[in-house]
Amino acid sequence: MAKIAVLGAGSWGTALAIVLADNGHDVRLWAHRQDHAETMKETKENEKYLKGVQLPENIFITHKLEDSLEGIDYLLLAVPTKAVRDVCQTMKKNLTTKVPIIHAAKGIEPETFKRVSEIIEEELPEELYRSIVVLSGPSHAEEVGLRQPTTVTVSSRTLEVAEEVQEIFINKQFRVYTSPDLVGVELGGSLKNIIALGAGISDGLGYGDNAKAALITRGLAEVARLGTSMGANPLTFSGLTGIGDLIVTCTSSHSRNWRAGYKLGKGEPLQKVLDDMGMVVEGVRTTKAAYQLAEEHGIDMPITSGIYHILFDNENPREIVEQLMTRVRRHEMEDLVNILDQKMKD
Ligand SMILES: NC(=O)C1=CN([C@@H]2O[C@H](COP(=O)(O)OP(=O)(O)OC[C@H]3O[C@@H](n4cnc5c(N)ncnc54)[C@H](OP(=O)(O)O)[C@@H]3O)[C@@H](O)[C@H]2O)C=CC1
Ligand SMILES: O=C(CO)COP(=O)(O)O
Repeated sequence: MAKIAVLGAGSWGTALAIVLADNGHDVRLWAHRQDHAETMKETKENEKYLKGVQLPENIFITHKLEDSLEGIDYLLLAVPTKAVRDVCQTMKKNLTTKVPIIHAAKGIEPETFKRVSEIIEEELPEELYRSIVVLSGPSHAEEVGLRQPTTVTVSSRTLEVAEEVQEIFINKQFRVYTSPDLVGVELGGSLKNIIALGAGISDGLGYGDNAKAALITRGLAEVARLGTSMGANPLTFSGLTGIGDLIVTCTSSHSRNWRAGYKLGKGEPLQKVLDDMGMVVEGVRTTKAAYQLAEEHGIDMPITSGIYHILFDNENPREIVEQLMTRVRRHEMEDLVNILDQKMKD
């Protein structure tokens, strides 16, 4: 059995710590706030982030980073994207063994457009870790905590390490696949949050299932367009970390991105929505990153662009929907038509 540090005691860090503990591993869950760690120890529950789920005995809870990292075989980073740089900086001096770093964050940094594995690479010297692995897929912490059937994908530049990570997580409720497409797996999980905000807005406005299906389908098209231009394999977007995660996030009230969108659709201002949530809504920062990336590279992302204007320019969501519906008419498979046209010319 392995000794595994889980850094970040929010909903996802806690749910994944439970999966690892169920598999018999020695789990060290690190919360950066002492009071949070103490309360979890006392109540044997993470009341703030994963209410109603008892923490197994073999999860050691600490607020001391050095205690969580001592003698570990694997490190799981489960903090929001915004905190990844900070946590890497802090843990640098406490990493004594060279272990795989698994990350489970779903975001892109707005200022640099970096994916989380790139941020880790930038912050940690290569000699401090063995390989970086991303874990992503349709997986709400609330359901994972209740041991409900869930599937995810892990990806790393080294297949062997991805398979090791598959092995430590997999159990009969938590099925883990591997993928060689690190870029696609990271981007699918990050960009779907933008579309989930849109699905929530649409529901908040009172629109129905037709609009939701349109958002998911056309959303996937633009997510794949941007992702492919950033080096992802287009096929990855038809898998768990693409359409799979898009479906679960756009259709579930567990999703913080969907819930934030819903409130925006009901007319609440962004800052109030974020303050009331008390948990991370990754899609807001990722919308900024994707919008800027699309502008820079001339990639057509009308839904992302509309959501950007609702979030940051206070534009009226109903008017944005009208603009989307009255765009210039086009082929559904425009990219495919362009490829076929090109082939005919060749
Ligand atoms: N929840 C889910 O179902 C899933 C989430 N994810 C992804 O996992 C990542 C983490 O999300 P999630 O756990 O849901 O977020 P939550 O909002 O539930 O929790 C975030 C946790 O990170 C802690 N944190 C914030 N800043 C820092 C910091 N600088 N140093 C250390 N800890 C910090 C918070 O502590 P405190 O509040 O005490 O400051 C809190 O415990 C996100 O990228 C999310 O997209 C992926 C799949 C599923
Ligand atoms: O990524 C998730 C499920 O796969 C969680 O989504 P939210 O961050 O919107 O809650």
